[in-house]
Amino acid sequence: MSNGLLVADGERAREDLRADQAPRSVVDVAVGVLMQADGQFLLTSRPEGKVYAGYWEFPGGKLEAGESVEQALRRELQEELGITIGEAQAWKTQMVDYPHALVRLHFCKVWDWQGELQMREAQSHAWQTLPVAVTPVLPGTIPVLAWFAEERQFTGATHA
Ligand SMILES: Nc1nc2c([nH]c(=O)n2[C@@H]2O[C@H](COP(=O)(O)OP(=O)(O)OP(=O)(O)O)[C@@H](O)[C@H]2O)c(=O)[nH]1
Repeated sequence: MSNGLLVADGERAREDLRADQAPRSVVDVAVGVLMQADGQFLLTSRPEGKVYAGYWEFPGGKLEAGESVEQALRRELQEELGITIGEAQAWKTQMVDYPHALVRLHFCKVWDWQGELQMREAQSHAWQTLPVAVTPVLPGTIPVLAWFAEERQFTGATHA
C-alpha cells in the first residue's frame, strides 16, 4: 500500500484549483496522545478490517456531524479504550493525503483520564518513548514523533 502524503493547506488549495480534478472533501479526525508523567505515550494498532490494519497510530477517529474535536475525542477514547478523558490539550494539526481519504488530523495531548485501558476493538497497545520500537508506524503518525523529538531535543531516528 502506498504511503500517505503529508500536505500543507496551501498546497492542497492550489491542487484543488486544477480543472480536471474534483476537490476531495476533508475528513476531520480527532487523535489522542495519551501521556504518562515519565514521558511515555500510548500507541495502538489499527484493528483488522480497517485500512492500514496492523499499523501503529494514536487512538482516535473521525468527527461525527456537529461534534467538536474534543467531543469526538472523548467519544472515540471511550469507545476504543473504555476510558473517560479529562481535559484534552489541542497540540498540532496535520493534513495527510491518503489514496482512500484526505484527512485533517487534530492531535490533542491527554494527561488525565479515568478507568483502566481496555482494548475494545481487539487492538494491541504499547507505551512508547523515542525511538518508537513497534512497527510499522502509520504515515500520519510519523510527524508526531518528529514533534516529540523537537520538544525533547532527541536526535536520531524517531522510529524503527
Ligand atoms: N486514529 C488515528 N487515525 C489516524 C492517525 N494518523 C492518520 O493518518 N490517521 C488516519 O485518520 C483516519 C481515521 O480514521 P479511523 O478509521 O481511525 O476512524 P474511525 O474509527 O472513525 O473509522 P470508522 O469509519 O472505521 O469507524 C484514517 O484515514 C487514518 O488512516 C492516527 O494517529 N490515529
